[in-house]
Amino acid sequence: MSLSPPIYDSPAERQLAELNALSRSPVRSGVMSPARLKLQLLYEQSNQEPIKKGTLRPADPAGGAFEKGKPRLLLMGQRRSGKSSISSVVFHKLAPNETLFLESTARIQKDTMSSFMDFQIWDFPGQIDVYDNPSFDMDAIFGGLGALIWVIDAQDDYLEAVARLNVTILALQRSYPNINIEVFIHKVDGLSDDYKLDIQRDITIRIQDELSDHGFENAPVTFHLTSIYNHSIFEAFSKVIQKLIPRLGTLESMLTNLCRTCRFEKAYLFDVLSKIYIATDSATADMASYEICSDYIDVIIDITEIYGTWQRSDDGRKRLEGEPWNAKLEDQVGCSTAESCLVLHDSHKPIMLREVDRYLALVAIMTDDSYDRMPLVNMNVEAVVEGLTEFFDITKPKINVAG
Ligand SMILES: Nc1nc2c(ncn2[C@@H]2O[C@H](COP(=O)(O)OP(=O)(O)OP(=O)(O)O)[C@@H](O)[C@H]2O)c(=O)[nH]1
Repeated sequence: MSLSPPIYDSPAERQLAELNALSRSPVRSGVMSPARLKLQLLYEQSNQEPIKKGTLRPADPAGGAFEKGKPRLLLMGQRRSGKSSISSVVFHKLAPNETLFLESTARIQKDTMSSFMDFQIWDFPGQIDVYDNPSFDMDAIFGGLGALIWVIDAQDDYLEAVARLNVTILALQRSYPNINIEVFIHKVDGLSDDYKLDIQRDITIRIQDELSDHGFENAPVTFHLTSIYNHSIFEAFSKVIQKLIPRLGTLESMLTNLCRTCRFEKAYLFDVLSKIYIATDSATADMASYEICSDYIDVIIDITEIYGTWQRSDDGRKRLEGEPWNAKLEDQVGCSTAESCLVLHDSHKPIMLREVDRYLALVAIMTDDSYDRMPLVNMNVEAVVEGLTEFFDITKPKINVAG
């Protein structure tokens, strides 16, 4: 009897099937599954394409962010616009109101973040204008840059900030056209929704008009409304970081597939330390679901800090492994490092958290009948976690090669 090849209705379905194969097939010494091999080959190809000076690889969604090792993010903008506050709140867990006491940055601050991917954040003092100062080595600053984050204080007069940003964007378009420019219209807390949108519209028009006057259409400029006093800054950073992840579509397909099979409402893959989500499923993301999942991570971290080192007594372990379960404890829990489930009583939506590795956690909002299908849910989550682990096994060494 001969086996006919599987027929897929669409390329997306084929990709999902390959992903499932990727997450199911264990890698034996030197033997790779076809899906894993394909992912590996895609990487080899995109890493071998010749790179012209000043241009970035088109096939790489992160541009040339990985050429020199750790992807780099640059924070620029006027003085007191909030750059150091953003980096302290997102990456150093500083309480937002403590940023009131931050001193003005005098020199370029370089921070390295070790996480699911190692990246650097450079905080530029507001008074430095790189295009005013010929002594700056532009290639050292912008060559291989992941993203330029330009912070504009929405509570201040922003015309000068926009003028400086325009000069920078035009210069970058000429020399480094693929650098993502992320404009954070910042400090929008306390502004009415209408006013926020008015400001965003005004700034967008001013920048786009300037760009089209100089013949640049479709420049990679994105706008975000942010504040350190709510989740918007994490949401914006999530979007920035996602653009740096090679093959993000693969991660999104895995999560979309998981949501479909387990009937989850939403699934996020979080970087636990920063609470940035690095991928989510294809359903529309809303701030409320992100907030609740991100707060849940805080709860788990706090509980782990209190009870994390707790060891079970031999007696307790025997009781849990005996009747009626008759199985070793390790086989009963989905993950030896962390697993948890919380039910929100008002909306009857359980939230599930599953650690992927020491940096990443999968957090999903389930539906209220999910408890009836927990074994199936656990099995699917396990398969996706294996797939994610393999994904990062392949991509991480490529990202950090030159470190
Ligand atoms: N209301 C509000 N204030 C903010 C926000 N982010 C930062 N700030 C305040 O803005 C002030 C300046 O913040 P910094 O982070 O020092 O600004 P900076 O851009 O690093 O300034 P330089 O180092 O001089 O370039 C501080 O008092 C912060 O508390 C925000 O989202 N909302």
